[in-house]
Amino acid sequence: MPEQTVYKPGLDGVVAAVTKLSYLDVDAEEIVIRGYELIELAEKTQYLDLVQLLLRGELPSNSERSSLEMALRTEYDLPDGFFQLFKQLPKETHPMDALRTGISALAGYDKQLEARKEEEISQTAVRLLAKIPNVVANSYHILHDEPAVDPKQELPFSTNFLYMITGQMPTPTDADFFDQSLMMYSEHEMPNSTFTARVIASTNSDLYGALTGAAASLKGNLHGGANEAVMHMLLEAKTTDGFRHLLHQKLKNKEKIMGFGHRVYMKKMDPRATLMKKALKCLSDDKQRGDLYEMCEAGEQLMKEEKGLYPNLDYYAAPVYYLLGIPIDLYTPVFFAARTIGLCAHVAEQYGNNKLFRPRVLYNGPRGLHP
Ligand SMILES: CC(=O)SCCNC(=O)CCNC(=O)[C@H](O)C(C)(C)COP(=O)(O)OP(=O)(O)OC[C@H]1O[C@@H](n2cnc3c(N)ncnc32)[C@H](O)[C@@H]1OP(=O)(O)O
Ligand SMILES: O=C([O-])CC(=O)C(=O)O
Repeated sequence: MPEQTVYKPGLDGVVAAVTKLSYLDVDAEEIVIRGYELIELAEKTQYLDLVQLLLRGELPSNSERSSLEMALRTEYDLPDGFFQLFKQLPKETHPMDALRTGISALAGYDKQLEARKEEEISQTAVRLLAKIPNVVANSYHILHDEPAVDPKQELPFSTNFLYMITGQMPTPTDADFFDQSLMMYSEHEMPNSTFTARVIASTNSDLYGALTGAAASLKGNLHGGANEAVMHMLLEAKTTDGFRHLLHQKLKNKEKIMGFGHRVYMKKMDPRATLMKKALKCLSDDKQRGDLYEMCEAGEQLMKEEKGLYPNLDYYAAPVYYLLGIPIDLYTPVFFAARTIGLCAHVAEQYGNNKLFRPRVLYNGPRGLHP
């Protein structure tokens, strides 16, 4: 290998792409999405505005938003007989694996599978964005021997998604906080799953393959799987004192505490976690679950004092999803559904300016052996 070769374990700090999509400016505490700041977007706009921004490069006018909403509604349904796939899976299948399988299976139905141009990828992205919530909600229902919940065309996108998950019509407040959580999860520069999708796309493979790989990446508890792990921890602890005790125990055993730390934010609070903390405060007041908010705050405080670590988005999204009545096994699939738009935008960008990813190694095995 040439002498100037740099090896960074985990590609820590390595730049892997040039992008117009998003950037984490840690010093300014800003998550930049095509020039806008994510938290401000979440306070002033809705998930579908962000979808249009990522997909088309600009925030939509009212008529563009309506057109997008219509385009999504006509694509909510899954192909005839699609649920058979989930009926054949073992009941123990994690919904994230069912989702990964579902995305892969949808490829066979897409007439534009070979599309690589931006406009065609945008159309495929709309189809995926519309269908993935249906896959998430109904793979779960089928695996749990529950009746499937048909999408309601007349509902706004995120209200319909939450409705399909719970089978209950969400209150406007719940629907708003769910929409905001989808915005928080929509796009985040170059996490492992986005890198995975870009690596797959760089071989000229299709969007479904890129997203299938990204789903496998996102499942891991060092990434998207952490939101489920956080909720299990909170439920195991039961009370604020119990949570403090559990965290102390885990730290003593040198375990990683799910929902804390981040490769890019490192020792700063994830701005998305701050917004979800506010959402949790409102929801816990609304649902008389101040105890849950208190537990989370105590955990945040303890981790700051003991480890100098701060919450990432998953830490506060988990209790928000709990209060919205979302089954814990669906927290990571919901994260993926929200991230679908970011992933599609990255894949489109990769196709538009492609260079095959093919790094090298520092070989430290033996040489000169003979059979
Ligand atoms: C929306 C998302 O996907 S955000 C990520 C969600 N993932 C989690 O919440 C899982 C828990 N967090 C972690 O495991 C890590 O913070 C990661 C994987 C997110 C980032 O990790 P990296 O940048 O690779 O840092 P790394 O894991 O090497 O940690 C650096 C140091 O901080 C410690 N540390 C980091 N996160 C944690 C944590 N959550 N709990 C305890 N210690 C931690 C490590 O033990 C390590 O300490 P050491 O140097 O004494 O060995
Ligand atoms: O950026 C990361 O590495 C992980 C993350 O927070 C995300 O994907 O939202």
